Amino acid sequence: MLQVEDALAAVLSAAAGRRAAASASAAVPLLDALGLVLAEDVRAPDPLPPFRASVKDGYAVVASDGPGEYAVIAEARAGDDALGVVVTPGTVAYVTTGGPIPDGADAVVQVEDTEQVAAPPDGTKRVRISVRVAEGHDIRNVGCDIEKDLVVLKSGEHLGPAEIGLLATVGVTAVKAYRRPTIAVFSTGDELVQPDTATLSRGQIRDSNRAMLLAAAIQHKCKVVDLGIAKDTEVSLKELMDAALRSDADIILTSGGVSMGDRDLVKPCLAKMGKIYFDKIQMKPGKPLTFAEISTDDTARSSKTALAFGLPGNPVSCMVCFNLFVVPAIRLLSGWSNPHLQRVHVRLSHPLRADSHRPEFHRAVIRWVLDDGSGRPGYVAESTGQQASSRLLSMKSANALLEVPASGQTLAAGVSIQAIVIADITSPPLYKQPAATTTSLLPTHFVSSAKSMSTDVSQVAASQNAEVKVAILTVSDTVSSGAGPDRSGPRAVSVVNSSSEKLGGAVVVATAVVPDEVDQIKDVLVKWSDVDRVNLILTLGGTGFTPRDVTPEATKCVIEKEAPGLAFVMIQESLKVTPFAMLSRAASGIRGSTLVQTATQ
Ligand SMILES: Nc1nc2c(c(=O)[nH]1)N[C@H]1C(S)=C(S)[C@@H](COP(=O)(O)OP(=O)(O)OC[C@H]3O[C@@H](n4cnc5c(N)ncnc54)[C@H](O)[C@@H]3O)O[C@H]1N2
Ligand code: MOO
Repeated sequence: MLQVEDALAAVLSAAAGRRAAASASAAVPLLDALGLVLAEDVRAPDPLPPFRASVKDGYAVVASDGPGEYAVIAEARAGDDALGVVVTPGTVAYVTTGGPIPDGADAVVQVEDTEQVAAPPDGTKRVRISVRVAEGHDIRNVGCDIEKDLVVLKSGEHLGPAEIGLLATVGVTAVKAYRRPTIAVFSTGDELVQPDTATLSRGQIRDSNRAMLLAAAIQHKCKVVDLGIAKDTEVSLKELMDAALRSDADIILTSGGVSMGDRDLVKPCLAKMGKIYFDKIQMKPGKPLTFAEISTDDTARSSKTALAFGLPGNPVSCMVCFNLFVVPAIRLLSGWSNPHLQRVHVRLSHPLRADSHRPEFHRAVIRWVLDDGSGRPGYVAESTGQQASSRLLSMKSANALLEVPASGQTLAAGVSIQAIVIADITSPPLYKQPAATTTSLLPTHFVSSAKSMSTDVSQVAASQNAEVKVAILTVSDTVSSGAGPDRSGPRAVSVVNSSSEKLGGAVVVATAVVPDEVDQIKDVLVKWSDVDRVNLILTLGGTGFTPRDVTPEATKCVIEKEAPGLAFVMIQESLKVTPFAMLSRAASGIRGSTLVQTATQ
């Protein structure tokens, strides 16, 4: 009997041979390309920005002029080319964010650093510039975001929303992309009746596999063709196989009729129509999976071939085989360079008995926890219960197949094994709500002076059950000296609170304020990480470019040397960057590996 890896290799090699046929010759309209894989390189025909553009709303100046009062000679707004305007020493031009910098100007001073001057009787506008800026300040030079002729997307890249945005940026409204395969599905079996059959006669069961396989194919964004139910006769099977080939399907899925019964006629049918690569695999469930490549014998039609999977009739075996063999084939035909399913290490939350003969793909729900039993964060797996291959309930909610080698032994709880991911594990169904409500934590946590800089460990302890422990550090000389209020910290807390559920039950367990000093920042970060076992720290402030902006240096040092398991996100003081997006990314980083995120405005 074939091993699973060898069977998968045979499927992938047959699929690779048919891949060229799946790459589209016609270009796909921009939005239809979402989720597809690009089949060509895409270059930028022009630079971005195409002109020198302002980073801020402010005044285009001659940097060497410095502070003083100046005549405003023009207004260059985004979308306005400011053609013909020349800023000479002693004059300035009003500019808006993204607007073109007039000739002659070599820097921008933001409006916050200026003051309107009362208009003189002649009606000319004047402004007082209060700071000196360096040449090039707040100007995006031509091509600084995208150089002309840069390959912005390579053939083989997956097209998500950002990639679609890039295509639009470079003026591409139709792209060559791999098309998704078409999948024809039919069930086989004299015992099968339509799902809408209200009363079952003796020996009848409702056809579940066809609806399940069609749904699975649709979930993988394939076009589907529903061919109904074939009787257990050679004629009926051949008729539907032909119909599948006529439908131009790339993949044909049948279920049932591949085992040892005298009416199991799918294999002989496939053998007559093409080449069978394998018809038995050393695995549980799914042993009788049959895989072939078949062609039409209709001489009136140009030769049409398809990959054919004779999936086992038992619903669980059918679905497990779909995941393990059909999904990688779909991916390969869709242009993916790595079609394999993702694997993660999980710890068993209870003992599990391994089969003596066949490696088993045990259905389970896996979820990320802060302590997987080893004292460290990781995935834990919980079986979906009785694993009979007829019991579709064992597939319900399963997001992973545990790879249990054949040993006949019982694996103890806590043992680490591999799990194949078959559904979304970023928001698994077993997430608990945070144990403590964060609002009650806030007043005692907020401190506004360096002297009282502290974290409230008792509150941390009270929140031990929270899924994601968040701590928020405001880095600011002003706030820590008491010279100004902390506006960012409370905002960050409310963002975490309001997004808690989406962030997997995030709870703010500590806050602190420190001055812009490397050692003080490090001390808090190390304590939060090592003593309080916080998962995510948001640092607010100190990420600019002055010598006092030391937050990146301090956090980098801590992550690399002192708390390598910690996930960080740094957000600038005003929190203007979309804080929720940043938090979600950080939170997903917690569930995977260390994540270092910095954000600039
Ligand atoms: N003598 C042997 N018998 C069996 C062997 C074997 O090695 N020797 N293998 C067993 C294994 S393992 C499996 S898996 C099944 C697979 O059998 P088939 O693929 O031939 O499927 P059927 O016999 O047609 O049906 C099996 C089971 O599943 C039900 N079924 C079938 N189609 C559907 C459908 N569309 N919706 C819902 N349920 C369906 C069917 O009624 C049967 O109960 O063979 C073992 N036997
Ligand atoms: O291999 Mo079967 O698929 O045990 O049910």
